[in-house]
Amino acid sequence: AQSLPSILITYHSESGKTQAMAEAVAEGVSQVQGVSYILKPTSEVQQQEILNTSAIILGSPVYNANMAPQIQEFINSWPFEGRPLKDKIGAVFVTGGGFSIGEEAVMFSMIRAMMIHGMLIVGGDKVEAAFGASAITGEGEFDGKEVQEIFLEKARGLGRRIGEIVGR
Ligand SMILES: Cc1cc2nc3c(=O)[nH]c(=O)nc-3n(C[C@H](O)[C@H](O)[C@H](O)COP(=O)(O)O)c2cc1C
Repeated sequence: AQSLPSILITYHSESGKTQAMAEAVAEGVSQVQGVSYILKPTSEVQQQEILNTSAIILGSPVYNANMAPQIQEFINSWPFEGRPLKDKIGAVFVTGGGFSIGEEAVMFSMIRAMMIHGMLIVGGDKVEAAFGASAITGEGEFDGKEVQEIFLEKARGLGRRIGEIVGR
């Protein structure tokens, strides 16, 4: 419904891993009563959706220890004049191929950019998702598989927490 506070869950994904995390974030939000969400890739987001939302939960794959260029471009497109995003909630999720080869760096680069816009940053519900939700998708036992439940649960927890905060 239009009148409910809304959360924008948006992401870039080439091979579906970051999208799977985004869907789990949405599942978490949907566990909370009285909030709505929009789930879509950054390429489909309208400026009005950015202005109307109470929170942005932004997801990127790790590319050479940086966010995907599509995510950087998306952030660069946010309205800045008058700082209309100030005091909106910001949260992040990432997927990376391997352990400790860029995930946290990418989380913090997205968080830094959100802070330029004056957003209030919120992490996940467990210490294992302190900076947001992340998934390893290409190393060791995680290689060649769907995004594993341990990571999807971090994403659900992030969505649930943002939902609860926005609902207050
Ligand atoms: C060009 C490129 C660079 C990448 N660089 C890294 C990297 O530096 N560190 C890392 O952990 N994973 C890296 N990866 C792996 C992706 O982050 C990983 O496969 C991710 O889950 C893909 O997400 P997607 O399925 O949503 O596209 C890279 C992948 C590509 C295509």
